[in-house]
Amino acid sequence: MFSKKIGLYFGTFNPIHIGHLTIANHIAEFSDVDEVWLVVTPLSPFKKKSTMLPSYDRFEMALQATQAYEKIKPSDIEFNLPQPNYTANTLAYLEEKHPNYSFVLIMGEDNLYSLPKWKNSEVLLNNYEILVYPRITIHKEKSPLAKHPSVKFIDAPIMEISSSFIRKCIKEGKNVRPMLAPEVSAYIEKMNFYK
Ligand SMILES: Nc1ncnc2c1ncn2[C@@H]1O[C@H](COP(=O)(O)OP(=O)(O)OP(=O)(O)O)[C@@H](O)[C@H]1O
Ligand SMILES: O=C(O)c1ccc[n+]([C@@H]2O[C@H](COP(=O)([O-])O)[C@@H](O)[C@H]2O)c1
Repeated sequence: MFSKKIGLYFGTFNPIHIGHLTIANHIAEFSDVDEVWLVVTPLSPFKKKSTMLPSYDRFEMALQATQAYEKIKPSDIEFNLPQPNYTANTLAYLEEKHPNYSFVLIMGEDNLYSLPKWKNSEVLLNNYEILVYPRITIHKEKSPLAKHPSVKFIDAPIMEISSSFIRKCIKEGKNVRPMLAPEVSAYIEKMNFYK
């Protein structure tokens, strides 16, 4: 019997924004998970390193953004694992470290299309519940994985903002405060990030 059910929300969070927070909070409040862990990925297999802030700066922003959210916890579990960070490896590590917890994956509908290209995607699909929230995608058809027994759609709000858009705006000197938690916005200004 597991003592807690943890929803794992993986991302680079460069920086964490209100789209991420809205999803994490929605799942923490409306699904059967006890906690949502925001797993800050040092290096995602499909992402470029060039515009990436150091992992600990991204983690610090995630910590500040979630201070007032009891059920949402940033995790630095991937910091000492080999890069790029494959989710299957991290899950194996987490299960060993927390044998009393059960883990489910949280991902946007966009990621469901790319999931077959992830490392050991069959293992992920066969062993973990996958909570999928809606996103606007370029695809006309539903993902073939939408009907997979491990996939469960969650009816969460759609907020189409991205960290890359926020970084671009900051570089151009635009006001990005409405898209960020106030603590994150203040921290980015103080640290002069993304200029
Ligand atoms: N506005 C959003 N609403 C819901 N989910 C989002 C949103 N933006 C990103 N995500 C999802 O959150 C997870 C973490 O995202 P990530 O940190 O890579 O953010 P991003 O905003 O997409 O970043 P970037 O623009 O740098 O690629 C990913 O699964 C991504 O699909
Ligand atoms: O394990 C994989 O092969 C794999 C491939 C692509 C992405 N991921 C995970 O999914 C997270 C979100 O991916 P992305 O590309 O939408 O930022 C990323 O931070 C990784 O933890 C994992």
